[in-house]
Amino acid sequence: MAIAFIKTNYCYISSLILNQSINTSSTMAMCSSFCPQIPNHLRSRPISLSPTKPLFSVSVKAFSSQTSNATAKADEIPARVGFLGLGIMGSPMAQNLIKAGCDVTVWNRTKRKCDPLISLGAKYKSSPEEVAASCDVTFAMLADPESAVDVACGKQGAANGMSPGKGYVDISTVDGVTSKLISGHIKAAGALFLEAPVSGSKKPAEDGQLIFLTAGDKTLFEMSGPLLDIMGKSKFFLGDVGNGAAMKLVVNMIMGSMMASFSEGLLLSEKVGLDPSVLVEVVAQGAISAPMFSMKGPSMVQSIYPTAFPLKHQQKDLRLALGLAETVSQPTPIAAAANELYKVAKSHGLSDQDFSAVIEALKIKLQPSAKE
Ligand SMILES: NC(=O)C1=CN([C@@H]2O[C@H](COP(=O)(O)OP(=O)(O)OC[C@H]3O[C@@H](n4cnc5c(N)ncnc54)[C@H](OP(=O)(O)O)[C@@H]3O)[C@@H](O)[C@H]2O)C=CC1
Ligand SMILES: O=CC(=O)O
Repeated sequence: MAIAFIKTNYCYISSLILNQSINTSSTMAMCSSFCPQIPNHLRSRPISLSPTKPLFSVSVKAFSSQTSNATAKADEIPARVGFLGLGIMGSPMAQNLIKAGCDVTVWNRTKRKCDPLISLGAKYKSSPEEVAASCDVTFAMLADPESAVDVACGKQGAANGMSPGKGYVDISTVDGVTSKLISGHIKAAGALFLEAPVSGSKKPAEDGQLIFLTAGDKTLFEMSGPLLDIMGKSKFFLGDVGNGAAMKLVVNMIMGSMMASFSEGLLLSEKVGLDPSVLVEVVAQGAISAPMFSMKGPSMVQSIYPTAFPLKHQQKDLRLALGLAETVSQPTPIAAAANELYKVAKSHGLSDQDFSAVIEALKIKLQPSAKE
């Protein structure tokens, strides 16, 4: 039996949900009659229940475990949601918002990537500025610092469409300096800013299981909480802008080094006559087991790298993490070595492969020197 508590500005409902096959429409009807603040689009649209994501878990997580003394504003679910950047991550994240009944407006540099979302019910605007102007909260999921700045602060950028009462949530993985720059532009327009990079790749994005590493305006964290809960399984509020970016870069610095080290192990095992598939199994059962090794190991053994996290982004994150370490004189020799390996992989045309393709950089025969 699951118990869902739904809170809006003026009312709480506790609804006993006896099993996963709850009658969605009757529960929504009950909520609608007690809770006039539930936006119309959330009342009227059918919302599918998944075994891992009960319908009201959003409200439970957002309002009971994470919210303390939030302002009244924080209890409102933003009615109109913008989404900028529909790549590997942005597309499934926006899709989950649409499927949950949100009123979503999308934009992407390459317009055709908007089409599948438009057919699911999303609206389309032809610039980040127009999306921001027509939405309460706008999310951005862009490749790197340059594109994140361009989309937020450039000509027809989102900042031009911002005004008091609106919020901008940047989910892209960037460095703290970039995040602060974007924050400055958004706040100059009187709007709120939250950085919210995510840990978790393509599959967690599809499954709504991302981990949000947020920092910035607490009010926007509270306001956007129900939306973050649709797209993710947990969210951390880490304080001032820059802390979310830093946390993400530290996590991905560790991840990039782990993958490089795993690659060396796979190749060494093979060279000494062991079966690398058995190594994957052994690793999975011991103290160094990691979902990443179990998921990617079998395909790495077959030299197949279906892209979930592009190698070019992993190298970007290592580069930014090394820059962060530099600011505090923290030695990071392992990450520095890993970064070099990803650079080699990039120079051999592997940028758009999954980052597990870094193993290929270790297979490249070095040019014999003139003496040999
Ligand atoms: N993939 C993953 O597993 C994860 C990725 N991340 C991070 O999330 C972000 C997005 O990653 P992901 O979705 O994988 O990346 P993709 O490369 O698939 O998508 C990048 C997005 O950025 C857009 N973009 C790139 N350059 C520009 C530009 N100059 N102007 C406007 N838009 C631009 C692309 O538009 P277009 O379609 O036109 O190219 C696309 O929408 C990155 O910062 C990445 O590090 C974080 C966690 C996991
Ligand atoms: O940034 C990548 C991830 O898997 O997290």
